[in-house]
Amino acid sequence: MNRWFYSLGCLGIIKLSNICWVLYIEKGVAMGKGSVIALDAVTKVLGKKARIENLSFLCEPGKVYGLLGPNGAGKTTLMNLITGLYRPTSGMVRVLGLDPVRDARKVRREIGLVPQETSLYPELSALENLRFHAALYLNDSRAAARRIEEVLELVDLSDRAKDPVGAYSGGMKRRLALGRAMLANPRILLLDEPTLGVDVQGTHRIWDYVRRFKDEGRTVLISTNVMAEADALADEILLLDHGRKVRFGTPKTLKAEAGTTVVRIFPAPDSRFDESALRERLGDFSFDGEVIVVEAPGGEADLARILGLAEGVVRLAGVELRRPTLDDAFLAFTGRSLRD
Ligand SMILES: Nc1ncnc2c1ncn2[C@@H]1O[C@H](COP(=O)(O)OP(=O)(O)OP(=O)(O)O)[C@@H](O)[C@H]1O
Repeated sequence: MNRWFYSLGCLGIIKLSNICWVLYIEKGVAMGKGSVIALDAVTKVLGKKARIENLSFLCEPGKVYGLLGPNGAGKTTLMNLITGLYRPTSGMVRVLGLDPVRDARKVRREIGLVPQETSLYPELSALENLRFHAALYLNDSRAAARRIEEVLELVDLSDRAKDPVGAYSGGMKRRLALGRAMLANPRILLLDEPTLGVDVQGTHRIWDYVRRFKDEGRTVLISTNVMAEADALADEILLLDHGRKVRFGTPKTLKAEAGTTVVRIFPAPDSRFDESALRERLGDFSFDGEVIVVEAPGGEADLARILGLAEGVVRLAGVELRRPTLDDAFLAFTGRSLRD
């Protein structure tokens, strides 16, 4: 009798573990479905600390995602989880429905990575750098030669292709690294601070490429601590701080959540004005002795009305329409500035 109960118990445990396994696999498949990158409750511990903590988010095709956070927020760690360089301590990562650690080869073929350190060979030319890289990834040498030409054109380096990379500017090196990432025509691009140390002109050039890649239906993840970059490029922004998701949303929503647009009125320095008369006209405003701040949710549309009402009561020295920025959003959500 005892044996009979024992067998039944074992069968029960086997059955239960099968059900759990099926559920686990189904969850994995469901997570990957329709999304290019999927993270579910991912934690990564490095040096005894969670550098990414309980992070979930999805990336769709044809969109740019900004990973925005201060130094040490966990942006590079997150990229390493996506490329399969790191195995999550817990949780699940899927790239095109695949596990980037188990299916590393397949996943890496679909990812073009531009790391913070461009790791180009300075004594080799752009052409040689690309040939070296192509030899590792592209089997057909004729197709590789054609692709190298296309890529050099894509990043506007055809005319400097034979110059040693050591003589390139920072912007040119970044463009070459971007071209190298594009060699295998990947569906996903991971750019780790792609404009760090690049001048304004070079930065705008790189932004143009990113927009083009997105229009081609690729998914682009850009890590940055430059809010203007995230604002200019990202469809969705993941605000990260201490490895945790602070917010995930469009730049517009994040800014709207952070506060409203205001008109800042600067009274002439030697002038005085009647605050209660102004309050009667404008309604609520704040004044710190230097600047009058009035909410203007309508933006420009409110500006003329507010100025019209203030005139006659205040002698104006200047006026400014100020919209909330991503920096304001970060400050509002974390209590500190991105630049701290
Ligand atoms: N291998 C490691 N062992 C221990 N700690 C690590 C390791 N790699 C990174 N860290 C720590 O994890 C945190 C997140 O680092 P990560 O490089 O992901 O940040 P980041 O947002 O990319 O910052 P940055 O912009 O400076 O590159 C940092 O505090 C870093 O010191």
